[in-house]
Amino acid sequence: MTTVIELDDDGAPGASRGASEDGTGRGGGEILCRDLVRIFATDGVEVQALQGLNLTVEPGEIVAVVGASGSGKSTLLTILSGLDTPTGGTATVAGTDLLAMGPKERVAYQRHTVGFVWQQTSRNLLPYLTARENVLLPLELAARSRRERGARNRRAGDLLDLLEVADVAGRRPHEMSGGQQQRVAIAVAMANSPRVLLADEPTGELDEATSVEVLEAMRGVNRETGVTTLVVTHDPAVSEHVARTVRIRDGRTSTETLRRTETDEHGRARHISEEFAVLDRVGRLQLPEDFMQSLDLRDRVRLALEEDHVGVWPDATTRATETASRDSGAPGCATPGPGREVEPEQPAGGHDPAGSDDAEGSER
Ligand SMILES: Nc1ncnc2c1ncn2[C@@H]1O[C@H](COP(=O)(O)OP(=O)(O)OP(=O)(O)O)[C@@H](O)[C@H]1O
Repeated sequence: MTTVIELDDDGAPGASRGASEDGTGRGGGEILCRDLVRIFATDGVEVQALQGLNLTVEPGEIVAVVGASGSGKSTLLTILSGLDTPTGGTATVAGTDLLAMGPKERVAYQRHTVGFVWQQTSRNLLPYLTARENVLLPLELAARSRRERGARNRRAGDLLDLLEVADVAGRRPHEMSGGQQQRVAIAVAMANSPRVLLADEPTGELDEATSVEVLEAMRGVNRETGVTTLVVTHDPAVSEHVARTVRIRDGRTSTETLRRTETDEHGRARHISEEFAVLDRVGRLQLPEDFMQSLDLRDRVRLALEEDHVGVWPDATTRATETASRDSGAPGCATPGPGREVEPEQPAGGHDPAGSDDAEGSER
């Protein structure tokens, strides 16, 4: 794995699309979150679900959002879908400021600007309507579109074709497989041609093979229509199939993985995967957990600014104190004096991006 910590300024070394644009507010992303905070207060206890999250998704991009349970993924999606309001920060989707929406704008936003697919099929489709009727419903509710009945029928038919579920157009949800239901759900979400498609664990109730099919259907819709797509998932089969995966940790974006395919000199396709740490506007970043574990990085680390990189080392003074305390049984008795020189150990991450043969990325 190659890791490059990107700087936050325009034109900074190593800047590229992705992590570097987070938190800067530049780039005019279709989804733009800056310092997003969401605090829940229940029974006098406050939970900070989002703690200054920065995210930029460009028009037409498809991005997977991953993270441990409780990291804030669903909170983010609920805010982006207009169902919840953040406590602080800014969130703009397709030019709509989500903190400034009134009730009418909120309804219009949910009807026309964003489409959603939820994990539970029961939340996506009405059980007493057929697949075709489910797709027709948002078209009929959207007063603004005022399509003729014929045009609405054609639109529903085209979407069911695009999602390859035209053969189940006349069936109700309980007469379809889980994968078919989710593909119809994508057709419903796309009915009013939203600019942004949001999906929360859309493959959570499906087996692996069906998950890949549903993801492929989403990628197909993204390619055909250019709809900006954000998919929250636990499923590595989903996140590894998109060009960009954003990881959320403790309510903040921590790392991003960018994937691309290159053809080598022998005409063979190589899959390149690069992981980036996300640096926010004030210079905070989260080191990947496996880096911290492998070098036992905790509490504090030593930093060194080099010509073209920053080195991070375990704090040898803390380790020396701990070892001496353990050996003598007296806490802190062997603390080295201030300014004591400590030989740096191996740099965190174990590599120097600029000097590495693999600076371009790692092959999967
Ligand atoms: N309505 C709420 N009231 C109080 N706390 C909440 C509420 N919604 C979410 N939280 C808390 O906010 C944090 C983030 O929750 P969230 O559901 O966004 O996580 P997640 O990453 O989607 O988790 P999972 O993968 O398990 O769905 C958790 O600690 C959760 O308990």
